Amino acid sequence: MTLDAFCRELPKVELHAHLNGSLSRDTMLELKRFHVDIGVPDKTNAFFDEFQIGSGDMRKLADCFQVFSIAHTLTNTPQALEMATNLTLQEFQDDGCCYLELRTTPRDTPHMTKASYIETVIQTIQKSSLHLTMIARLIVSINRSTPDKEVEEITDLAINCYKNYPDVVVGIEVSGDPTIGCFQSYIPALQKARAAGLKVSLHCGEVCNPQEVLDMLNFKPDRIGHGTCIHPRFGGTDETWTKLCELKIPVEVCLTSNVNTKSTPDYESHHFKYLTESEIPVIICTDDKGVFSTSLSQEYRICAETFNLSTSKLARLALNACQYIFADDIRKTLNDKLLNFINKNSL
Ligand SMILES: CNc1ncnc2c1ncn2[C@@H]1O[C@H](COP(=O)(O)O)[C@@H](O)[C@H]1O
Ligand SMILES: [Zn+2]
Repeated sequence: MTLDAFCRELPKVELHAHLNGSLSRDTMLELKRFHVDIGVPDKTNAFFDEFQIGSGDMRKLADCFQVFSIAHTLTNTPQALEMATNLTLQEFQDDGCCYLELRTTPRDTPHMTKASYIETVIQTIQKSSLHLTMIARLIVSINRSTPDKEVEEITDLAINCYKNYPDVVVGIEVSGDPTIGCFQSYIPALQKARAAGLKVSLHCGEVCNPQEVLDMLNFKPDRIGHGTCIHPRFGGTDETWTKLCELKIPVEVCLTSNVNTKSTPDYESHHFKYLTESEIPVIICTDDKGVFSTSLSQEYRICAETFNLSTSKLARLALNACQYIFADDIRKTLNDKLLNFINKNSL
């Protein structure tokens, strides 16, 4: 079996995927057709080339945040959002994903409130269990450019949804342009969410900001995203790195995202190797598979090729990821699934 085929066949766990960044070319075309059908003016000509920054002309992280508005124009009605969620779930399953924690930022549109936005995604995930074998859960995102008052509103919404749909909503996370906002201001909201039972993930160290990295690590999130600028070689300090090594907070590693946004110079020098050498748990994830034209199986393959990992090691990465999922009730099922695969293939 080729490495490519192995990576697709391996049952994988995706823990860091933003809904609107995950829309594939096919999904966007489908949504575009749907928008024309329902008479929404099509302002997204050439939308796709703009959206996908994966190949050729790579841009910086700062440019990346502008492209999400393209996806947002295509998911601004409940019907389109449902379609986008359904198609994206199906794509993750088709790529061999057996468990997905999808994340998205509730937003008001001319056709939806934040509450109806999040209800739509939740109900679509709930219904997906009828036709998908992949298990999906939801993490509610807070965007760093959200005003303080709305941060409170989104947190309360997340807590409410967690109470009403404990079978779907599992966590809360902070993402968005890391140069905007200040982590300290989100702490009261995150503490409230954590006290209510939600797990917390933070985009941490996507840009160089050692004080914020320390504040985030001291909050002891259940997982962090990226963790790029924590090692001194990438703009962290001895203190930030020592702290992460002490706490061993699992890191959602997004190789292609980091390389394409130039947060990391190239795959070879990615901090994946520093994390694994220091026995910090890593989970291979996609971040925005649409924007970066990637897939979870492709991220596993790139990881294997770059760091010379055997198929047995790859399978163990997928197995370890089960330990860090937010849905405690699913862990054993997933673990057994991965162990079965490992035994069946004598890995
Ligand atoms: C590339 N690295 C990244 N760093 C930080 N935040 C990111 C991100 N990629 C995506 N997002 C966050 O996800 C939103 C889009 O999905 P949703 O509308 O929530 O489904 C973006 O607006 C941004 O807030
Ligand atoms: Zn992200």
